[in-house]
Amino acid sequence: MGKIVIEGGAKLKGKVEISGFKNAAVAIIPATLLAGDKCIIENVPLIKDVYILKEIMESLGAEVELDDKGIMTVDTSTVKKCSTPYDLAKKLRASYYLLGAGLGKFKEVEVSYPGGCDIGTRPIDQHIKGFEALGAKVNIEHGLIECKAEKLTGAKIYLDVVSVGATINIMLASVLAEGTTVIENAAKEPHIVDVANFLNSMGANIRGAGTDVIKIKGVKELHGCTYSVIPDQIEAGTYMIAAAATGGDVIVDNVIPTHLEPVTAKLREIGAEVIEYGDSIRVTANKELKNANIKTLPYPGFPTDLQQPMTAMLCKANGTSVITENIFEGRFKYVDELKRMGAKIKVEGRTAVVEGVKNLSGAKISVTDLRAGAAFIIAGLIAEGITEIYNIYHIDRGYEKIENKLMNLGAKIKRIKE
Ligand SMILES: CC(=O)N[C@H]1[C@@H](OP(=O)(O)OP(=O)(O)OC[C@H]2O[C@@H](n3ccc(=O)[nH]c3=O)[C@H](O)[C@@H]2O)O[C@H](CO)[C@@H](O)[C@@H]1O
Ligand SMILES: C=C(OP(=O)(O)O)C(=O)O
Repeated sequence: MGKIVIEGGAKLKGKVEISGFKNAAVAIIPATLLAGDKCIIENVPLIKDVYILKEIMESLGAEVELDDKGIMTVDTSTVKKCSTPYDLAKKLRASYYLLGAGLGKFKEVEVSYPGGCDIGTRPIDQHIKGFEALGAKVNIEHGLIECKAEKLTGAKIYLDVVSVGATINIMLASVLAEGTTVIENAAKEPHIVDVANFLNSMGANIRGAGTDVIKIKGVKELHGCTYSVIPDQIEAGTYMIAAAATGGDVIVDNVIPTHLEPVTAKLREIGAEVIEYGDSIRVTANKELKNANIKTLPYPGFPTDLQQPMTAMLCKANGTSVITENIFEGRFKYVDELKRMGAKIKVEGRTAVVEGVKNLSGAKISVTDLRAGAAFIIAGLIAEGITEIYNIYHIDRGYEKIENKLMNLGAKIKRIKE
């Protein structure tokens, strides 16, 4: 699997191109099942989660091609049923989108319990509540989730918690249902809007995505389309934080600045300069960074996925920061590894108190989940000496060519294959 080795101290400078959004692409790829036709998806990130989904789609009988520019062609006209094996489904959380897409298309679906980052419990009760409201029977046995329906009928579904996964899964299950489905207390994340736009490009009738009430008028059938995935706001945020943390000057290119407003606001608060252009953002930091308090919240709040990179940066800021994780109770597991580098962090329940230190020192550390990996890379970039990062498959799940992009910005980073 190899390791990533970083010699800390370089200030990042230059321009970095952001890839397509992982968390949108991993829903859009399963959504192609609904078309039963050929879809061309552009700006697909070249990451492990996408490669696994390609394998899953092929195992279902789809014809899938992915080129090195991120153009994926998926022909699902050859798929007759949706049954996903354990060994593939367990590799990523997003395999649960096959439930919504498979149920919507075939009225019958079977998917092994999904995997994904170990950041606390990741229940799917709201997804199931939605499927049942549409008329499906859901059976969970021996780690297998099975959903079946004679017929799917539109319904009004109020989500008890704001869930990105449940909002998307209910959209997928209801686009071909009879009548209108209304999702209330829906999540508003940019990936919800992207998936809705993709489904509408296939002929669906979804209105209100991006607000907390989404209306889906069922249509008889969908068709293939060409669609381009939005830029990855979390990858962009990671490079923005890395730029500020290293005292650098970086243009983060191919982004939608409004998606990054919570990050931009925090970076300005801690003393970085952030300038927004049409589709790029420049982050400059040339003075000592200040402490900040962060509370993760559903969009447009501060994203949970950037809590870990932000915490890594605040380890060296001047003063004490308080980080509150409101989405995933287990998203502080990585903190112990940061402590090995000299970070002063105290975790109590959902809160981490980070006391800024003068320096972090390079160490051997092991990645616990995807964004912890990004946090460790940032810690390695600002630490004195050499940091060796192990268990890097987590990073490859969600960041395209991360060491190349950082190297181009002047980081002393390399991947050593073992
Ligand atoms: C709101 C939020 O920030 N969602 C993030 C979450 O999406 P993801 O889709 O993984 O998680 P959800 O948005 O579904 O979960 C949000 C919250 O709702 C709870 N929950 C969820 C579903 C359910 O059926 N029952 C239930 O109780 C979860 O435990 C969590 O506390 O992780 C993704 C990957 O890190 C991020 O891209 C999303 O932005
Ligand atoms: C936790 C994440 O990924 P996943 O939900 O796919 O595990 C993430 O994108 O930060």
